[in-house]
Amino acid sequence: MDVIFGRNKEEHPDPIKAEVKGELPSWLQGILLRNGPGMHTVGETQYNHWFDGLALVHSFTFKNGEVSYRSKYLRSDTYNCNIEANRIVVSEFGTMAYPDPCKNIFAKAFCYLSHTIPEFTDNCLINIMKTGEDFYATSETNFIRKIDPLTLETLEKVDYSKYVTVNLATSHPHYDSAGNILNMGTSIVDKGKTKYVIFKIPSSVPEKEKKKSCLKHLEVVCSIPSHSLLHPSYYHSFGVTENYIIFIEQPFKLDILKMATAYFRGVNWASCLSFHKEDKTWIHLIDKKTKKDATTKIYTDAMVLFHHVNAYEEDGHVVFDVISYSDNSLYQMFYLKNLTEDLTENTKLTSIPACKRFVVPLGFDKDAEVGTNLVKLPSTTATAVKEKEGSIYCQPETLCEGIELPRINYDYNGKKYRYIYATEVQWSPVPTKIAKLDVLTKEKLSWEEEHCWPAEPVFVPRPDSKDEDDGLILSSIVTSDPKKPPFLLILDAKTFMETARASVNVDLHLDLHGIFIPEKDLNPEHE
Ligand SMILES: CC1=C(/C=C/C(C)=C/C=C/C(C)=C/C=O)C(C)(C)CCC1
Ligand SMILES: [Fe+2]
Repeated sequence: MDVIFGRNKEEHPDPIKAEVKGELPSWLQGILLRNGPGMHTVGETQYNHWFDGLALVHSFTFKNGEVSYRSKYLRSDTYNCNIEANRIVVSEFGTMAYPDPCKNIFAKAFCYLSHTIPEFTDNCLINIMKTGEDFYATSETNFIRKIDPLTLETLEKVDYSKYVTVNLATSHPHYDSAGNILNMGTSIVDKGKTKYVIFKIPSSVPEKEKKKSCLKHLEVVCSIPSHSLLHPSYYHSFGVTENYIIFIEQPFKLDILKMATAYFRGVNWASCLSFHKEDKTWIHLIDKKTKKDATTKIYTDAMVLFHHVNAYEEDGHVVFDVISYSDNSLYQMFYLKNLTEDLTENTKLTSIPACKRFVVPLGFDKDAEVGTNLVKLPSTTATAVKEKEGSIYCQPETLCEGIELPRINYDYNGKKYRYIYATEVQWSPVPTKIAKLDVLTKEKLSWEEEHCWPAEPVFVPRPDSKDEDDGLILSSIVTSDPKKPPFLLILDAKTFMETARASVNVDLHLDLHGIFIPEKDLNPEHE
């Protein structure tokens, strides 16, 4: 198992032609660009957690029925400092490291309480974000790194905090149909306040500023005060509908005082995060027009969630689907010491990922009696009960268990939708199947093959498609049998039958997230 999770992967910056079996449709032209950890050992030092690994960006390029593969380590300051020192000198989520005394890029890592927040890593290993014609590797700190989507070369380091006061930001932004970005981040103890800030990055810049980055035109939409100054919630994504932004303030929280002293105490960032199972999970519904949060207090039981699947409005309700857990065992499971020998023994999740549907009424009869279920949608068993002080207590409907890394046809983002594509996981971190869930009928189609570990499935719509599931699913498959080369799997999203596969003889890494860039979106200047 060590081989798959913790072993350093080689980069392949020059394109490698894949061997294609099956027929690739001629309209599939573009790049599947993905990100994830590829190196967990530097010199004699090792990261503790799988989420700490140095970002290895990789791509599958589809051109005229052929597929080629490339990969390249993100040349972040973190990567460069580590490689130069031949040891880990920059702290990551699960590993506290001590800077090389000769180098001072990260020397600020021991700021004092007055500026509580340390200089974070720019090892952007989680996702890829598109702003206008630019592409960035992203993580959850204030840094993102521009990359060239064709050569995978690392370009400038961008500090979100130069444009908006945030110390952290999600790596799951939303895009509207024009490509404008909506994202959110946390501003910690700034001017005596801790808040969640929602911001917009336009998809284009005024003509006269053509060479400038869209980030320069970032605008704050609104902010939501944190329930607690020193314990803001951790969040990995958020939801949007046509008129609302959904932010879940979960009782999985950062402890700012612990973070401020972590460096001196020699403990990692992960130890500054804790799940308060006795607390509530607050549901914030922000009206995009008024930029105000709902006046009613809306909550559900304690839970931990990373991924929102989708959300929409229906007959005066906001419906949102998430993958949630009943504790934070997911983060625990990804410690490399647990991912080595007996994987199934060490990595039993104490809570299984469950796809849950929440429904919140938008307007309701103010005279409704306490105890009334305010959800009037016949299609769901989710409830929202009016309570004594006028607050609303929500209980979800479970749509399905054992799925993670959800994706949808993005044309349906924020709209009523029917299909979720995801990896299937049971009680261990190893995904063994790709699933398609019909949220209407709860029927599930799946793809699996012996020794195959699929990555997050990405949906690519067929041009001019009418049906939501008319398109292809792309998923890179790592194999646990050394005799079987890894491949990119292409499934017909409707039937879940294999359309083609493109095998590459490389040591493919397990990754996290990515995007498909249709050829028309690739800047011709890059070509
Ligand atoms: C370095 C660092 C962080 C990194 C978090 C990471 C890297 C999270 C990855 C999460 C994933 C991949 C979840 C998948 O579902 C924090 C905690 C934001 C804050 C402190 C500094
Ligand atoms: Fe994620």
